[in-house]
Amino acid sequence: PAVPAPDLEGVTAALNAAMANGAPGAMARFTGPDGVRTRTVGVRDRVSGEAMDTRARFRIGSVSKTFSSVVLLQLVDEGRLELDAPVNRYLPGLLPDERITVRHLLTHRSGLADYTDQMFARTVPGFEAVRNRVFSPQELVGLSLALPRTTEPGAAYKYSNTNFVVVGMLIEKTTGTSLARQYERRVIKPLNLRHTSYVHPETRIQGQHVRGYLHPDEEGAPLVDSTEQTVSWAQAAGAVISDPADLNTFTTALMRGRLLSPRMMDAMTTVTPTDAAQTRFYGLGLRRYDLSCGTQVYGHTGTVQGFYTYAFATRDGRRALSAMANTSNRGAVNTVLGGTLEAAFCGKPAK
Ligand SMILES: C[C@@H](NC(=O)[C@@H](C)NC(=O)CCCC[C@H](NC(=O)C[NH3+])C(=O)[O-])C(=O)O
Repeated sequence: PAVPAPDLEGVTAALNAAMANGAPGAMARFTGPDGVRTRTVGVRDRVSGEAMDTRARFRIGSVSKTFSSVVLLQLVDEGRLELDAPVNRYLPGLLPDERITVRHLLTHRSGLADYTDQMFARTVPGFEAVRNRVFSPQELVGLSLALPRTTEPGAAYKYSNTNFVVVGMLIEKTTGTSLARQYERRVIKPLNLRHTSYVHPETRIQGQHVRGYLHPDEEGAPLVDSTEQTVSWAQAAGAVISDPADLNTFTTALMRGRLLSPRMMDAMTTVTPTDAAQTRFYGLGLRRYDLSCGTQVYGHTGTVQGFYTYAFATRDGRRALSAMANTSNRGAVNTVLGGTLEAAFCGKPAK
């Protein structure tokens, strides 16, 4: 069936709105039946003035969660661990509640508190305190377990980075190798994602990249260049680096069934609502957005100091959009950047 052409003026308007709300720059890449369309606004580097460039890499934040979920679900497909088994069967003694299962982690229904709420309660001091730190995943889980659980296991959706730190531990324990190696072997190499990497705890972004700028909490305070950091506070929950082309390759390949069995794709895309309006949903390490034109898109959003990211595709994998603005701690920027989804997937609003 014919699909609406992307509204590229609408995409550009959303990117300009991101700048108007405080992003030094923004960009989007749409892949569809009529080929690739890219749009860029502003700068990727405020000092050099170099223009935003869709060939530049950046930190994708929680879009990493979908990479981690794919790796874990491949291990489930291979029978090496079970979705409804207790996490403690594979990581004995890690969690204080045997009822928390692998599936609870992937659906944010474990009840494990998110340590980043406290870690980044004060945005810049919190960031400066950890930007060069290297944490073990056990340390991060320890930070979470020092806080009260947020729900009984399975009872409710409550987003928490802790869940995917544990997913990373499950991947390393089950395979006996590093997370980086598993991303490489199971996703990056097979899809030839040449600008995607997991280099934790290296702080630099290799190759041509976007510099990210963090808004302090104090109105009017100067932006903080947050480009170099270990992202050790996030690891499997947020430390992957990629670029717009690789993200579209990843989401379309995922939706076309190139990474997981049909059975596992069904499990991954079985969602529950996360908002009252019931337009936002979460499956297994995967978000679903139901757009105004009825199109449902699957993928993930990302927020890491200096970078907001959206990476989504249609269920048939025929259309994909990735968008990024190089700032953070500015909710309005994140919201308007999300406007690229409606423009790209729903096209020009009917006259
Ligand atoms: C929400 C998003 N989650 C992620 O991408 C994960 C990796 N990021 C976070 O949990 C945000 C950490 C604080 C960011 C900081 N905020 C503060 O410091 C607030 N005081 C910032 O905005 O840079 C997602 O799933 O879409």
